[in-house]
Amino acid sequence: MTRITSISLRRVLDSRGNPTVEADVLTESGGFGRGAAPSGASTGEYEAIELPASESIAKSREHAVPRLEGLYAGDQRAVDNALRAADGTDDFSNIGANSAVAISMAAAKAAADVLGAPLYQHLGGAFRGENFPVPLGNVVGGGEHAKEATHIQEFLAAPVGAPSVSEAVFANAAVHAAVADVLDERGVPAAKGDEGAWAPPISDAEAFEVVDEAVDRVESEVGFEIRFGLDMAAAELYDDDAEAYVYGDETKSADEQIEYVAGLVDEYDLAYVEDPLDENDYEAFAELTDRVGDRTLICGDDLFVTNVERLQDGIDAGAANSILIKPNQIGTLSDAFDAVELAARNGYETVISHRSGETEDTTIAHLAVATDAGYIKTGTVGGERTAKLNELVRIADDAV
Ligand SMILES: C=C(OP(=O)(O)O)C(=O)O
Ligand SMILES: [Mg+2]
Repeated sequence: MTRITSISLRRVLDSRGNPTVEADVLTESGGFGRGAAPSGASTGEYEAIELPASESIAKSREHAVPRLEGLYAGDQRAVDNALRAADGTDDFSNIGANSAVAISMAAAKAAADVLGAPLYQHLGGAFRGENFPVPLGNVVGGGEHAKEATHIQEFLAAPVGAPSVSEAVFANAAVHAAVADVLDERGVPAAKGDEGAWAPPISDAEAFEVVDEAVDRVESEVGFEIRFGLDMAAAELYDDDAEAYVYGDETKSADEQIEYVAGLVDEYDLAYVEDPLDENDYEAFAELTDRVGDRTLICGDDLFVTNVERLQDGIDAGAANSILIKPNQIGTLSDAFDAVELAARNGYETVISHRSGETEDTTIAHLAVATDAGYIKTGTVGGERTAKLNELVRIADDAV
């Protein structure tokens, strides 16, 4: 293992055109790693804090970089502990989780470079690389990712029967194209939202019909099972004062929301439902999981924020059966691994995820293979999304 000799930080563009942090890590033997922080729009209340990129960079240069130089790049825990010590808070509000995660990922890549191993193997060990996650592909979206579109944030194709990750990735792209055809046949114009999903000005009810139809068409073309799922991002729909979920002019109580989602799971045979309820309502999550958790994944994103304490609370309450893992929600790869391990020990499925604001960084593709995750959510089309999907295809082809 070689020591870190320098860390450079800079502002680069994310996919929304906002500044984000990119980190380069160099080691004494010439190992090089680069990582870039993504950025959320429908962020959970309990996420680690993202600072403005310039501020995060300035603070990290002052407090974190001097602690990190001289550490072994491959000792990920030491690197991530140093980031935490440099920050001194629980939520990275001092140096910013954006710089922290960029440095954490860059150090891992520098270590992999020194070893001459693919990143997934450095992170996951010699026996990883046989199993691949099912990609959940966002094909219709609204909420915080596209105004004037659906209330539900994401409708996600789930090619659960695909014989290979490559066929799964292409199936999702085909569903995305089929959605465009179905919308066109209905005379609905559609722009794209932040993640490249179609963002049509239609009701949620019509979006279910459109996605169902598109999935059916592609399923019969490819000959393997494709289902679909949702990210309801319900914390964004929940109005604390009204104590209700707000869908335009309509509202639903927590009980009505549970009833609604349980009905959708059965009507559309949903494979996956993320954040169906507010991020503070473990009890309602538990009730829904009790009702439908035997036939679909109930996944906590804003609920758990990749945080082992919140996940442990959820496990104790029976609140879900899967967790979304977003490294920038918690700030380091070590913390993200801890959440994956706690989930796995308790029979929770793991879903490694992008953010709505992304870069060309491909770390999450490697993280999904390294952790043997069942699923990855990283969009369907658009360069910052296909960067990860194509990396999965390359990993499967032994071409990384
Ligand atoms: C990817 C998501 O959106 P964001 O990055 O805006 O939180 C999500 O909610 O799962
Ligand atoms: Mg989500």
